[in-house]
Formats: sequence, structure tokens, C-alpha cells
Amino acid sequence: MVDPTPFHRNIPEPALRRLPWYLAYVKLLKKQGESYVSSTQIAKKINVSPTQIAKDLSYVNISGKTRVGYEIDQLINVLEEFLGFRYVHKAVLFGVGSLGAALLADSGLEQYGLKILAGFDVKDAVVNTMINHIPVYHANEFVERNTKTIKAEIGVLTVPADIAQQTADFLIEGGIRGIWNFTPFRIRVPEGIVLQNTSIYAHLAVMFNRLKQLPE
Ligand SMILES: NC(=O)c1ccc[n+]([C@@H]2O[C@H](COP(=O)([O-])OP(=O)(O)OC[C@H]3O[C@@H](n4cnc5c(N)ncnc54)[C@H](O)[C@@H]3O)[C@@H](O)[C@H]2O)c1
Repeated sequence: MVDPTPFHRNIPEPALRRLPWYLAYVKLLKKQGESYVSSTQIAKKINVSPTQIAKDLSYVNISGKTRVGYEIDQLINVLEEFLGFRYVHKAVLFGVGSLGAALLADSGLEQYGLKILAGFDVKDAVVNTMINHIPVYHANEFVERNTKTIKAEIGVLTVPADIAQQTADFLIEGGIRGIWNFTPFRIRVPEGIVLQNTSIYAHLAVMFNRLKQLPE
């Protein structure tokens, strides 16, 4: 199915990464009963200049009103739409170990548009169990299940690093077009497949480095 959200506009990645921060903040303001927000107000909270915010928001289809700023409900709508959080992206997860099981248990992902429909593993202890109402099947069943019934386009990869590449190849064989790779292995994918690497450890290294630079 073609994603109906207007992703294709050429937004630079740093701007794209900042938009979820604005969204989280304006959602908080909505909860507090506010109706309008200015880029200066967002700037104060997020530590990004008002000019940058206005520029970032120029990529999404919204314009602010002089003096009052952006209408909060409208801003939430267009940001969620633009970021793809409104559209349900069907996913499967490979490797239901400690990280994989935690991701299956996290209902937050669905709020951000990622619906994991099944987990796959090879371990007897997890195969044919349910985690957070999500079934876990044997990895051997993946191609058939995905092509016939699940039809997921995203594969979340949480297997041991030494089988990351072969598992990624297998996911692609089963119809996966985007891989969210949590393993530390730099997997390769053919053209036409989206790869997103994510590591909490990389952020940890940045934090350690900044801590070292603090004055005694
Ligand atoms: N990106 C991050 O921030 C981050 C954080 C923690 C762990 N990790 C990485 O995530 C991966 C999983 O870590 P973990 O601690 O959950 O490990 P784990 O050993 O608890 O889980 C791995 C799971 O993969 C399963 N598995 C093995 N072969 C398989 C196959 N062929 N098909 C399907 N499943 C298979 C195992 O049975 C196991 O359940 C590792 O690569 C680890 O380095 C990344």
C-alpha cells in the first residue's frame, strides 16, 4: 500500500529529527489548555532558535498568524501527518530476546505509527507464545506468513549481531522494504530498501564524552 503522507518533500534530516520534539512540546501545551503557540515560545523550551523553528515548520504545510503564532490543534495534526505517525506502518520483529521482547511490550511504538504484528524467533521458550497480545512464530514461518497474511513492510532487527546480515537478507526475501536495525552490525541492503540503524549505546558514548568535558 502506498503511504499517503507527504514524506517526499526534501526536508533535511536534522530538521526532520527536530520535528518530533516540537510535536511533543505542543502536545504538552494542548494538555495544559493552550490554543496557540509561537515559534519564540517553542524556541525557549527546545533550545533551538525561533528562526530555525520557523524554517523547520516551513517544510510542513502550516503557517502561523502574526502575534498569536500557530494554532496548536492544527500544528499537531500537520506534524503527525507529516512525520507519518498517523499512518499505520505494519512491522514484524526478528529476535525476541531481551531487547526484542521489550520492544514488543512497548505500546508507545504504535502511537508513533509502528504496529508490530508478529515476532519471530528460533527459541522454543518464546515460539508460539504471545507478548503484549503479539504472537511469536518460528523464524522458518516468516516468508509464508508475511507474504500471505501479515504483509508487513518494516522489519525490526534485534537478533545477535553475527546473524544480522543473513537475517536482513531473509527479511527482504519475505517482502520487507525497511529495516530498523538495532544490532551493532553494519548490514548492507540493496537499492530500494530503507535501512535505519539505531543504537542507545551511541548516545551513551556522546553523553560520556560530554561529561568528560565538564569543568571539574
Ligand atoms: N541498538 C541498541 O541500542 C541495542 C541495545 C541492546 C541490544 N542491542 C543488540 O540487539 C540484539 C539483541 O540483543 P539482546 O540483548 O536482546 O539479545 P538476546 O540474546 O536476548 O536476543 C536475541 C534473540 O534472537 C534470537 N535469534 C537467534 N537466532 C535467530 C534467528 N535466526 N531468527 C530469529 N531470531 C533469532 C534468539 O533466540 C534470542 O531470543 C543484539 O544484536 C544486541 O547487540 C542493541
